[in-house]
Amino acid sequence: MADSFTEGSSTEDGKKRQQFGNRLLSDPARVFHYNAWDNVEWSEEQAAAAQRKVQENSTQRVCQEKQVDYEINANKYWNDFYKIHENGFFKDRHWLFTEFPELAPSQNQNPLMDLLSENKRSQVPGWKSSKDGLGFITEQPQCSSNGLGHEAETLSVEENVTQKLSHLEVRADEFPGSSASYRIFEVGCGVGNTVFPILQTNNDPRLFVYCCDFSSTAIQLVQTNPAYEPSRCFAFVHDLCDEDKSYPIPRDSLDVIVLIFVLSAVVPDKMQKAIDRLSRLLKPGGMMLLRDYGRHDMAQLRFKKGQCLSENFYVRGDGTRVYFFTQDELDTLFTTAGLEKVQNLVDRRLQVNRGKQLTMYRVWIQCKYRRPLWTDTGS
Ligand SMILES: C[S@@+](CC[C@H](N)C(=O)[O-])C[C@H]1O[C@@H](n2cnc3c(N)ncnc32)[C@H](O)[C@@H]1O
Repeated sequence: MADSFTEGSSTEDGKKRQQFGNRLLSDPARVFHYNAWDNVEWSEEQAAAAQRKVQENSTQRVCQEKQVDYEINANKYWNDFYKIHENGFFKDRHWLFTEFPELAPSQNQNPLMDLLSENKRSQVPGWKSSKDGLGFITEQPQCSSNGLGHEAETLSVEENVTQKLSHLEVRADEFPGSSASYRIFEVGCGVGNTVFPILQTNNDPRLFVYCCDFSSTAIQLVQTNPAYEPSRCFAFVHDLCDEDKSYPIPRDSLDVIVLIFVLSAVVPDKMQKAIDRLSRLLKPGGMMLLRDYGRHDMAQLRFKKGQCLSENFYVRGDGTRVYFFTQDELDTLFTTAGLEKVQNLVDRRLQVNRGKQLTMYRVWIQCKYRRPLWTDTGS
C-alpha cells in the first residue's frame, strides 16, 4: 500500500498549493521538471494496455473461504495495519482546503439559513425554528397529504404528539456536539490525517468534528493524539457497514460528511446501504465529499494474479481491500441515496519520482453531492 497515499503531500517548494488541475504537461520533454502533472491525457494504447492488465490480474479470484475471512475480519486487518504503521503512513493533506473549502473556516453557513433569511421560510417543508439555531429540526420534514406547505399548527393533536416524541427520540438531545452550529463528520478517519488539519485550520468556535473508523487501533491513536480536543471533536469506533448499530449523531444534523479513501475499502455490495444511512445524517443542503481510487489507477494495475476478489476489487498483501471506481458508479451510489451532484471529476495525475526517473499514472475521483434543501415527495 506504500504508493497509495502520496497524493496528499504539500507543494515541494512550500508555497500555497493551487487546486488540482492547473499544472499541465504540454512538452513531454519537461516531464521530470516537476513532481506531478494534472489532467494527463491517456492515449488509446495506454487505456487498452490498462484494460489488458486488469483482465490479466482478475482472471484468478481469491477462494471463497478467504473472501469470507477478509470480510469478517476486515477491521482486524486494519488494526494490524495501524499497529505496524501507527501515525507514520498517511500524509497530512494540505490540499484538503483548496479542494474542499467546505472544511475551511467561514463555511459555517447552511444554505438553508441563507434561504430562510430571504423570507422564504414558507417554501421549506418541515421548517421550524429550533433553540440551538440549527434552523432545521432533526426529524424528517413532515408533509401532509395535501402536499407541501402544510403548517405544523394544523396537525392533529395526535400527530403533534407523535412528532414531538420522535423528535425527542432522534435527538436524544445531549449528543456530542449538540450545541455546535457547523458539524463535520469524517468516516473511516484512520489516524486523523484529515480531522487534525480541520481542527487546526478551522478555529470557528461553533465547529464540531466527528470521526469514526472500525479500527479500534486507529481510533485509539486519534484519541491519544495531543491535538485531540474532546470539546471540539468526538472520535468513535464504528463500522459503516453495520446496519444494526446507529451513529451517535441524529438525522439531519451534519453539514459535511467526508469520505477519503474509505468507500473503496468496503465490499461493493454493502456500499449503497452505507451511503444511504450516511446521507440521512446530512442536514438539507449538507454535503457529502469523497476522494477515492479511480478505475485503472496505478495501484490497480500493479495487483498480481490471485489478489482479485471480484471485478475491480482486490486484497492487498496485508489483508486490506480496495475497489477502483468509475465516475458513473459513484454517481449512482450518491443519487440513489437521494443526493444531487455538485461535482464528480476524475483527476488523472502523472506523478514523477525525479530521483529514480519513474512515472506513475494515478487516477482519483473527487465528488461532492448535496442533500437537496427539500425533497419533492409528490402528492
Ligand atoms: C485507506 S484508509 C484511509 C484513512 C483516512 N480516511 C485517511 O484519509 O487517512 C481506509 C480507512 O477506512 C477504514 N475502514 C475501512 N472499512 C471501514 C468500515 N467498514 N467502517 C469504518 N471504517 C472503515 C480503515 O480502517 C482505514 O482507516
